[in-house]
Amino acid sequence: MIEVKDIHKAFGENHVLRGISAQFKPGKNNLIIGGSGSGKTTLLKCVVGLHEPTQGEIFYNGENFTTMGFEERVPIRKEIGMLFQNSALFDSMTVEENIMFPLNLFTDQTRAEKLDRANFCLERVNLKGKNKLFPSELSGGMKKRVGIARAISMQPKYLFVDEPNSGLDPKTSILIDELIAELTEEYQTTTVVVTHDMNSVMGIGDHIIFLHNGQKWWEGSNKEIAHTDNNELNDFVFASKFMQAAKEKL
Ligand SMILES: Nc1ncnc2c1ncn2[C@@H]1O[C@H](COP(=O)(O)OP(=O)(O)OP(=O)(O)O)[C@@H](O)[C@H]1O
Repeated sequence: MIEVKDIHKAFGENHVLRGISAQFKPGKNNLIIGGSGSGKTTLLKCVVGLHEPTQGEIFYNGENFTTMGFEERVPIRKEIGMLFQNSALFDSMTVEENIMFPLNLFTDQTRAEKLDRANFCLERVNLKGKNKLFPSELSGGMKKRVGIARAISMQPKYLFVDEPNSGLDPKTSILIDELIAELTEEYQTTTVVVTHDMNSVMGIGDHIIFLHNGQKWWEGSNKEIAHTDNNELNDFVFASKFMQAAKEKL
């Protein structure tokens, strides 16, 4: 489990996060939603250690990540898989080399063992046999799947995903969401997803936190979101006429 306690983050005068506390549990798809600029990515970056919070603490299974030095964090970093917004694949490496990258960095496995693991991960994301392709030869959805294969290569306990649906058509988006949800269930990862996508919210949102003005404005599940009387959340989720009409039928 990950617990964040009273997280603040300021960039100069810009106080982006203003005291956020939340728990992210294993086997759950934990979604962070909110308007543009509400601090979703900043919160995710604080949790994985890419930003240091100005105030507050982050615990991984009860261990205080915030007070750890670089070396102390390494065992936790090894348990983290991350899919970045643009997939962040290395363009000069093949699909297989991209997936083996964390294994090269963090393990002393033989090349054959790493290849075995890369093949397993590729098969898991339905890209069997695509080993030798370069990122430039892949569609956006395939890139995301390679990014997911790389993120799970180290059998992570914690899976962080920033905007998995950006740039994807609705059908591919849903396939990526389903893959994330399946992996979360199968490996009981603590999964944290930053998203704008309402299909994702409704489809896989086991636990959702809604950020507004740098604070946690609402928290609940996809089943509860439809019946919320929180005005800001309602305005955010049911912004379009289509979603308002859908809500009335729920
Ligand atoms: N490295 C940084 N330096 C200075 N300001 C930053 C930095 N990163 C983020 N910010 C500021 O923090 C605020 C929140 O940004 P953040 O990317 O967390 O929002 P978001 O909710 O993820 O937005 P979006 O949905 O548009 O991606 C913005 O005002 C942004 O300018």
